[in-house]
Amino acid sequence: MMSKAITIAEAQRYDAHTTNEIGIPALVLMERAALATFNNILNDDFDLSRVVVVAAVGNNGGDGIAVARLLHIRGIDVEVYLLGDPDKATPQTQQQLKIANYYHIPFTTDLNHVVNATVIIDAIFGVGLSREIHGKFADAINAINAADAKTVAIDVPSGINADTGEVMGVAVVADSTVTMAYNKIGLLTATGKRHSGTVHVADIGIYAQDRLEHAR
Ligand SMILES: NC(=O)C1=CN([C@@H]2O[C@H](COP(=O)(O)OP(=O)(O)OC[C@H]3O[C@@H](n4cnc5c(N)ncnc54)[C@H](O)[C@@H]3O)[C@@H](O)[C@H]2O)[C@@H](O)CC1
Ligand SMILES: [K+]
Repeated sequence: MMSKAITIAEAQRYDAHTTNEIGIPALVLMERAALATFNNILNDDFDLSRVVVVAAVGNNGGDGIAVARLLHIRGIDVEVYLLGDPDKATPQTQQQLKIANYYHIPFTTDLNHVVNATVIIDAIFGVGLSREIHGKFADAINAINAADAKTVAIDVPSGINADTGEVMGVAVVADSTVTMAYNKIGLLTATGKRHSGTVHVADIGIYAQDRLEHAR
């Protein structure tokens, strides 16, 4: 299997090419990212009795809120712990919030629910992390790390700089990470590896070159 790791700039460039030049809508990519994460969670040997998705309002959060919806529809007990101002959410994440509202997916503001979860989905920051983490974002990451739960990070363990592997103040220590399209170079450093756990690279339809391969 080809293994390639990319930078944040490359991830952003390939994403933009796929949506702007090729024309695959961002919400389609988000749904594929969510389905890949959902399938990973179902296929792993997890206790799904209390799942909490910790999401911020960027597209990483949107991926997580979509995962919450897929789990909820499947009858799994899932709550969302939302960080940040929903009015500042990306258009895709606003749409995910609207869909979650339609399904009456429970939202919690109680960090104890994070600490007492059996599975935590980390959807706080992906490749958009741009500064040191403080305040309620840091509190949530500390709660995730204090929990006994299995933790699955979406794209990048939140707090890890996907280019350097550096901890931006505080970072999620995940059991596994479902990273989109390609691995990220920061996840290959010693610190990056320690925080990402087992890395699964998910094909969500984003490629460095337009991929045309015959099915085998
Ligand atoms: N763009 C695309 O085509 C796709 C993106 N996807 C997901 O989207 C992610 C990237 O989304 P975004 O670019 O929206 O970025 P993120 O969701 O990673 O984070 C950006 C948000 O976090 C805030 N932020 C950054 N550092 C912060 C800090 N230290 N404290 C508080 N807030 C902070 C930013 O202001 C912004 O609101 C990927 O990692 C992936 O999970 C997937 O949905 C697949 C497709
Ligand atoms: K994340």
